[in-house]
Amino acid sequence: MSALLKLSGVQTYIGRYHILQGVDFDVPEGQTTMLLGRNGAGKTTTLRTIMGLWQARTGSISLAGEAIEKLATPDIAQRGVGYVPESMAVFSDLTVKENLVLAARNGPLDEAQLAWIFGFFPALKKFWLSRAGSLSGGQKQMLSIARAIVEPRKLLLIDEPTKGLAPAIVMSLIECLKEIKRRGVTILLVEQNFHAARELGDQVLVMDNGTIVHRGEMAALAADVPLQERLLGLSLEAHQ
Ligand SMILES: Nc1ncnc2c1ncn2[C@@H]1O[C@H](COP(=O)(O)OP(=O)(O)OP(=O)(O)O)[C@@H](O)[C@H]1O
Repeated sequence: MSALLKLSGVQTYIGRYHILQGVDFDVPEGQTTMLLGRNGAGKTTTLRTIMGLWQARTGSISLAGEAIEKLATPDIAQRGVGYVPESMAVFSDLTVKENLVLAARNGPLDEAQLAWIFGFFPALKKFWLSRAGSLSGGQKQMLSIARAIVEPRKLLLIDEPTKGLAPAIVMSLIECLKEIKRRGVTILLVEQNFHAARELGDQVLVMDNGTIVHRGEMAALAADVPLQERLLGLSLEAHQ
């Protein structure tokens, strides 16, 4: 399967801190790749570097074979990359509708875009004219993802979408993300919830200390408890 996204030797500094210390990986087209790792491993910095929010000092990043490491965020978005940051990207004082309209580059949403969004997130239809600030945490997360896919996307980068959500909401979010993948969107997903990672991931990358220390099939890592313990410090409770 061909790589939609490819990082080679990516090094990122934040101020004087050397955070990404040579990151190499491929994200295969049409699959969901999980980016796992302990706190502070460099997962968010990796997504932000792909989006051009931090500039890689060395190394290359390519999307469908085209170098993007020197592009600014809007240019990367224009090439079909959506980004859902860890702090949900919604405007609390605006309605659900206004949040989505603002996210659409080409003016008002047409019927096809509305059908596409409601197909994933039917709850948003019910709250269409409600202020985003009045939504629950799970509904806000869905709106945040909906904003990222309101335009057609090849690749979606999502940072810890299940963080702080109740188990039932996590389940429905997992179903939404599976549906997004079924519709042909490639996903790179940072996740701390191993259950969600196991449900969603085709491939897995594990980071530690600013580099990739493991890459492989998610199913293989899910079946190897000692490896999870070693790479992620997961205890048996994570599997219950
Ligand atoms: N703005 C910043 N200024 C200085 N250091 C930063 C900044 N942002 C991140 N870092 C540092 O970079 C390292 C990697 O952080 P990053 O947020 O990428 O890790 P992470 O794997 O996403 O962690 P978590 O799972 O806790 O979100 C950490 O040591 C962090 O303290």
